Amino acid sequence: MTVTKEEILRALSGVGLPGGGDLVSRDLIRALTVEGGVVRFVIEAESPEAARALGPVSGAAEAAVKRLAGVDAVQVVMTAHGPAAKPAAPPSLKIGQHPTPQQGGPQKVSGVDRIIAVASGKGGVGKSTVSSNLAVALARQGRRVGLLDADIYGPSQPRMMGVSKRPASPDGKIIEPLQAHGVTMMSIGLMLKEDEAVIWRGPMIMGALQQLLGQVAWGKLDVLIIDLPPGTGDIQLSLAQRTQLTGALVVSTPQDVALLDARKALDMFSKLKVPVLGLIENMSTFCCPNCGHETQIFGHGGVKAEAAKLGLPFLGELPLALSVRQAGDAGVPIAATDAPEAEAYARLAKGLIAGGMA
Ligand SMILES: Nc1ncnc2c1ncn2[C@@H]1O[C@H](COP(=O)(O)OP(=O)(O)OP(=O)(O)O)[C@@H](O)[C@H]1O
Repeated sequence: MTVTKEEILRALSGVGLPGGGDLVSRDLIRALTVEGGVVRFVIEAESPEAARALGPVSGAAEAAVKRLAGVDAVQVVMTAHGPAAKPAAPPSLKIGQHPTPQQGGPQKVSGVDRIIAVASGKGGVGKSTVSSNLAVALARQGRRVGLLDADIYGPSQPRMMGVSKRPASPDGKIIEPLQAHGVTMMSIGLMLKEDEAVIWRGPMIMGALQQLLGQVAWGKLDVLIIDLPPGTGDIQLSLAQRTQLTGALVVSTPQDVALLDARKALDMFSKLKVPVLGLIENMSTFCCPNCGHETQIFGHGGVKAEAAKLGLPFLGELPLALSVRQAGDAGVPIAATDAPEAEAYARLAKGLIAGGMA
């Protein structure tokens, strides 16, 4: 049996790095070759100092690959200078086109068992933070997870998941997704020049979404999480009409104004006949990193009460924590770490798996 490059990369993505991330999510593997049972690759550090700091990682990488069936020998070279990163072939595929007509009602995405849309009535309530952390938490619990950043006007998943590489499309038809923290991911932000989408009109946006669902090689997934733009616009409408969704998660802060907006999102899903899997309260309680004192900055419990009123499941409270914001900005979602704040996301993931939703 010959080992595949995908199996090797999967094993290498389990090798953590000092400072967070892993060999694959931080894009350090170069020149990976397999000849019979012999695997060779280069770990390319950013500088000679970084290469020294990665010394123990080289041994761990070798051991991780050696454990794979079909591997007889592993040769790892650590370099700080090269070979230079081969830029991914720029996709000749043009993203953003008029959607093609579709026969019948909402359709499945090939190979994907469930699709969960993460929505919010207004911006800034933490929808992207919840999407990335939930995706990583589900992957840590053994699910095959995809994350599609469909927030066309403010794609934040590349930053939150720590990826910046432009995905390749060698044949101009299929887009190869990226891997980060055990999650297969794709963001509209990785395919566009800055500000390109801002001028798009409805049909272009719908075409782009259709391409991201249908032309990305998602592979076999237990669940695909879609990070939607805030509000109730073209993307939400197009997604619900064209794609079979398992359901939507609606994120809100406990504040009245956010809840009012959340109600608009809930109304929209009800009209579109998309089941709402539940409501999530983000920025629920602030825990001071210095003294541990808990403060309810935006109030507390409002989303749970609203869910009860509407007869919808309440899926949990996520704390407002400096570490959550810092982790998101650093490209290593808090759910990928062993910090106490990861717990709430692990619980959310566990609940969705137990309910057959992920
Ligand atoms: N629980 C939290 N604790 C601390 N900071 C948070 C939390 N949730 C979100 N944030 C921070 O708040 C900001 C907005 O979050 P995020 O981008 O996830 O919101 P959004 O609803 O997706 O916004 P957008 O309208 O841009 O789509 C980010 O800087 C994020 O790091």
